[in-house]
Amino acid sequence: MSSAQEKKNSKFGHLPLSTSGPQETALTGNALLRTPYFNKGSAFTEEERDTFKLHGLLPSNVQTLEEQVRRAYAQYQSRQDDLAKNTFMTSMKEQNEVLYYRLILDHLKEMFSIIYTPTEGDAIANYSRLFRKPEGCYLDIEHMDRIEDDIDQFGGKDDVDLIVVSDGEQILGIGDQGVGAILISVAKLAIYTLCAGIHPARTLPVVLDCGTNNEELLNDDLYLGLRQKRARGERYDEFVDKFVQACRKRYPKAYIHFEDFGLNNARRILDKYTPKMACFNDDVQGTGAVTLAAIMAAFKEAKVEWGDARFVMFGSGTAGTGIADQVSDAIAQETGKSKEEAGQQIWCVDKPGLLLKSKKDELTPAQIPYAREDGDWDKKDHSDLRSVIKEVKPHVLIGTSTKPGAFTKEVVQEMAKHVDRPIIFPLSNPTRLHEAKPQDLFDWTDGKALVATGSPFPPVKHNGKEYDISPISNGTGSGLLPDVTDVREISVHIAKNVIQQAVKEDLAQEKDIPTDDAELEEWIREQMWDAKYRPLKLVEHENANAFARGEAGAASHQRMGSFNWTARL
Ligand SMILES: NC(=O)c1ccc[n+]([C@@H]2O[C@H](COP(=O)([O-])OP(=O)(O)OC[C@H]3O[C@@H](n4cnc5c(N)ncnc54)[C@H](O)[C@@H]3O)[C@@H](O)[C@H]2O)c1
Ligand SMILES: O=C(O)C[C@H](O)C(=O)O
Ligand SMILES: [Mn+2]
Repeated sequence: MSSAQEKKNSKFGHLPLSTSGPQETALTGNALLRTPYFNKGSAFTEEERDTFKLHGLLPSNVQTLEEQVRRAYAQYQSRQDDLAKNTFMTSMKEQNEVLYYRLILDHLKEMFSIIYTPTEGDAIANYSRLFRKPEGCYLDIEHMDRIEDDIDQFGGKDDVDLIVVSDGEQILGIGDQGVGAILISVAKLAIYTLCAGIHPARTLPVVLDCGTNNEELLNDDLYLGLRQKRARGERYDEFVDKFVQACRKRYPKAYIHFEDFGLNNARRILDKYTPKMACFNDDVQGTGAVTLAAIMAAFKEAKVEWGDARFVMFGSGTAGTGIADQVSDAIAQETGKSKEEAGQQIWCVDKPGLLLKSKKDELTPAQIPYAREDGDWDKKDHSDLRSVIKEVKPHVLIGTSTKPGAFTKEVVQEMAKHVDRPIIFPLSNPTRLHEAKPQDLFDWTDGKALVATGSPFPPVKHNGKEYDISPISNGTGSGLLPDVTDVREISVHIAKNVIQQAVKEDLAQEKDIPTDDAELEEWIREQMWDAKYRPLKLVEHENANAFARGEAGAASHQRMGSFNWTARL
């Protein structure tokens, strides 16, 4: 969209990410139908069928988006199992992006677990078997020197706002999935579009294929990634750095989201790049932020004060220490304690039991601040979770261990002996790896537990009543967290607060940001991409014919014809 177009369509004048107004394309006929960002299928109007030479390529009846959603939903429902539904949705996305997002937005609660955890985990584990069409950017460590060229196909320097990248080493709780990790980047970006209105054609999913240590994949003839052991050390760091520098050069405004890196790399990479650029690790920071929000909600219900609260983290890896850091920040902020003092309210447990200072050499840098003095535990058993719970008497127990069933009846009832409302969050994904099932937590505590989970669970029943369980993952929620159906308005609210804080700290890069609350909200809403058809405008281009035949340089890529791409033509 040209900036003149943006101006005309926005009451606020120039908006950098305006999503309103006609979309320009040079594509016609089959090339247009095969471009998911523009394709409207049976919803192309008569005028568009004239302009874009679509007569003869479509049945004559013109349908509405609502009618298309009805048909697509019936097709979706007819799929036998969750993985088949996930595959159906993937092919829907390859055909018609607006319809894909509209269908999900209209059935958000039902479809979240299909397009995301837990079913997306199965799709990733079966990536090389289910593969039909590539999506996103595949970079491999054997070809580091062409990274810049490889990522150059996705638009001009102002065309990409958000990059999600994974090296596939710790996908959800299912470990090393090699090149299949591209699907976690794709799924996270779909969540950004659904929940926050991030423009789908301004995002870039990436996998960094560094090999895999997953023997099953290495022995699978159909495996699509590099068939070699994972690279480590300097070579790995060089690969990540080349990728980051290439992104900075080609898409200087893009924000990089790191996802599902392994324990020894996730925090290290985040710490390395945070001072230099806009980046984020979801497992460290996203998990920390959403878990903290659920803890705040639970504290209100349980009437726990920050100054007295005690926390046990079970599984102190990337997510566990990420949560611990945000919790200690919150304690420090609420009580005026130093961060070190605040950390004393958190007990971290991992495979060998409670983290102790004497084992410093075996701890990760992120675990060290939480290691306890050995002397304090000389006479107390700290080798298993139940013993630690007995001594610490925590208000909050969080599981990010990937150890299913670790929160046993004994552990939970020990906790319930010491606090009125045990706050228990089994967060390990996918569902089968959860440390406990919500229904058990209710049954074992006579309905007193306050529960949030990593993947969605059905409501639990207690004394004839039903209680929703909050899934703690990006943007989803009910029970302790707001309902997922309200997620876009919540995003507006969060964006408003972030913008206002940026303005206060003199960090805002945009000028003319509305100062009035309601105007600012409207300004944000206007920039959120919504799943609706926009008018299409044919633009002339000398390469249009070659483009339509798939001969133009970038046309080999599936993102061809997105509004970014045509803007480059
Ligand atoms: N719900 C969410 O929002 C969310 C977000 C991020 C991660 N997670 C889940 O958390 C889990 C961990 O992810 P991660 O990225 O932190 O992985 P990670 O590998 O970085 O950390 C896992 C930690 O658990 C420890 N652990 C393994 N087995 C254990 C056992 N038997 N007892 C105690 N500790 C044990 C490991 O030593 C490691 O320190 C995954 O299942 C992931 O899906 C959930
Ligand atoms: O945050 C989530 O929704 C999932 C998480 O990133 C995970 O790795 O399990
Ligand atoms: Mn993750």
